[in-house]
Amino acid sequence: MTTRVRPSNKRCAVIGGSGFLGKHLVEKLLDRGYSVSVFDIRQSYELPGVAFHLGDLCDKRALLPAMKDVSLVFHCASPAPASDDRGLFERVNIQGTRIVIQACIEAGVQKLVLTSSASVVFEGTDIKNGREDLPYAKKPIDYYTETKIEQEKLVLEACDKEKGLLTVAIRPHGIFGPRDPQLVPILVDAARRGKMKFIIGDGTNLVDFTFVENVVHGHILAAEHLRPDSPICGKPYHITNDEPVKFWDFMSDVLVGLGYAAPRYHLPYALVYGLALLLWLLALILRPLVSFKPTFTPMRVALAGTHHYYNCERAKQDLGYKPVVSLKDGIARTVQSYPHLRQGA
Ligand SMILES: NC(=O)C1=CN([C@@H]2O[C@H](COP(=O)(O)OP(=O)(O)OC[C@H]3O[C@@H](n4cnc5c(N)ncnc54)[C@H](OP(=O)(O)O)[C@@H]3O)[C@@H](O)[C@H]2O)C=CC1
Ligand SMILES: CC(C)=CCC[C@@H](C)[C@H]1CC[C@H]2C3=C(CC[C@]12C)[C@@]1(C)CCC(=O)C[C@@H]1CC3
Repeated sequence: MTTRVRPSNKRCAVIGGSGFLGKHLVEKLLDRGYSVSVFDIRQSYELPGVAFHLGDLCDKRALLPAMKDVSLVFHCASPAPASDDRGLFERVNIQGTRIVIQACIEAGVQKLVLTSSASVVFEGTDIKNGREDLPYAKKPIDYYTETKIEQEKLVLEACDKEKGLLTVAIRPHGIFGPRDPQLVPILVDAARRGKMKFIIGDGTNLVDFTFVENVVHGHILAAEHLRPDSPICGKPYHITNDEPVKFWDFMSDVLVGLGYAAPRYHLPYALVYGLALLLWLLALILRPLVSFKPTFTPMRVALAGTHHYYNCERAKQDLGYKPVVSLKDGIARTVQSYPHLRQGA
């Protein structure tokens, strides 16, 4: 007879735990007394109390050992949005998430917390104080977002009290903080190439940028509130800094903090969007002959020139969420953490 070990509710697995958000989440979970299995395609660090399992999440046999005796799984793995590889996004975010759900059921996991994205409702036009009940985007801005929508639906539909798997999705927006490999490095690269002189539009568009520790806090609150009788089962939750900021003020604060000049000259939004569209088409047509990746993609111009900020009242009410780090402190800590990206370094 085999005796099934009842998973301890302080044992969890983080799929994507080697990544930017994943590692911050792992560090906080350890602080809170959890023991953690990390499942990722790569190992980016070593920490006492963390067991690494390496593999592709599309491979259930590789995943299952990471879920052994685990009651709670965080799924925060995804290919980077910049890869723009439709096949890869579909394989990892859609088929892979189906496999993650099957593995959770087989391994007897009780709770699955997905890192989704607030962009699942964004179509490239203004969203002001958007709530979770906005419909999913019919025309998502890129393949990454298209597959994040399907991924979120799969995870929320898998919530089944009878089967014993409870699920919830966290929708962060514009995550930034120490060790982020995207936002600050892309910005500094653009500044070093002299491309950060211009403000797209009138510069008043408000956006959410969310400090990584607030996103981690939202995930852990969701996991700890996920019980069969709680209202959060099968629902998505916006997690933001709750301080929408002008996109260009945020960019300027980071640039000036790192010793670069803030953008000053305005360009009309429609003109830049049109140029970005032309460049994108040109890159598509010339792809068989030359490969180039424009800095100004239509998607980036839309992100830089429209309002996109979200209401996180539902997380406050159901999870007791409140940001733990203000935007000002988050920016200061982020800037300090990138000495190698400073002007002149
Ligand atoms: N950063 C942001 O602003 C936002 C992020 N999100 C979501 O948050 C989550 C975490 O994002 P972030 O930390 O920025 O991303 P990262 O790329 O830093 O982390 C993702 C991790 O998952 C790994 N991974 C990718 N594919 C697989 C696979 N097939 N099997 C196993 N592991 C895999 C990555 O490895 P490798 O690096 O080798 O690909 C990486 O270690 C993602 O789901 C993302 O969609 C949502 C909103 C905003
Ligand atoms: C809130 C949110 C979804 C943030 C996402 C982060 C990235 C999409 C941005 C990080 C750096 C940004 C950036 C631009 C667009 C959006 C980002 C990639 C530009 C390309 C916009 C046009 C410019 O003038 C240069 C910018 C460089 C930085």
